[in-house]
Amino acid sequence: MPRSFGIEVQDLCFRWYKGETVLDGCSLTVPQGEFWMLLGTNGSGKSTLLKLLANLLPPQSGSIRTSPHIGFVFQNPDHQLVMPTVGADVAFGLVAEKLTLAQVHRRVEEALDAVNLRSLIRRPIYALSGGQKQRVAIAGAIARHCDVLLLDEPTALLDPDSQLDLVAQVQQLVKSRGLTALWVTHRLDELDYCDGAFLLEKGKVVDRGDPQRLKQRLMQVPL
Ligand SMILES: Nc1ncnc2c1ncn2[C@@H]1O[C@H](COP(=O)(O)OP(=O)(O)OP(=O)(O)O)[C@@H](O)[C@H]1O
Repeated sequence: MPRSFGIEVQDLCFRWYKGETVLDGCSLTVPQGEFWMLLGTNGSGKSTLLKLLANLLPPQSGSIRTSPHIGFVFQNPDHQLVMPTVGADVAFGLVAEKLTLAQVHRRVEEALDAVNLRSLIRRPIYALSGGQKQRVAIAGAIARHCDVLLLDEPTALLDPDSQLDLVAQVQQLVKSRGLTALWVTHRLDELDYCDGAFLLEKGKVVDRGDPQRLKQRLMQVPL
């Protein structure tokens, strides 16, 4: 399957109906096959930008060029896992594709292999850890053959060990499967795993590039 999409955003503007301007000429590019992070103060527009990228909100102006096959991972996995077991949840995302049962099984097993959860295929969702739930959400996107992953503070509810396991796993998936990923975070140690980072302030990208340089900048002047 061709994987030719990164993320290109040009001069994006968005404001809530009768509300404040959230994105104000926001531009950024995530090259195809790379893992970038998005940082910024509370309310700077990070989640809103992800929702625009996922086509969940329409911009007032500006342009977005990315894959139509986007996987979205929320901060709280309990807001997106809807079926009783791991396998059923990953399969649920394939309903619209009208696949045969055998094709669904293959896709689910392959996606769970990718996140090292195949052995838990029959496990009830309630019996998973927070990090395992996030990996089920990512497996859902892999099963649907998404080529772009948007992750909105996916480690916010995880303990430090699971946090670093998850970010390392996404880094490995991006590289091994040629995915493109944009990950929102407030945690500077996660910057060790990405190819590049953006800093958003008042709806504009005010810095971008080398994650270690941004890490140093933000250690001196925390968000
Ligand atoms: N549904 C909504 N209706 C109106 N305003 C909203 C809505 N959702 C968010 N906002 C406002 O849009 C602005 C940007 O919010 P957004 O959630 O994108 O920020 P953020 O950078 O992701 O913040 P955080 O780091 O706290 O998650 C905030 O002022 C917020 O109050």
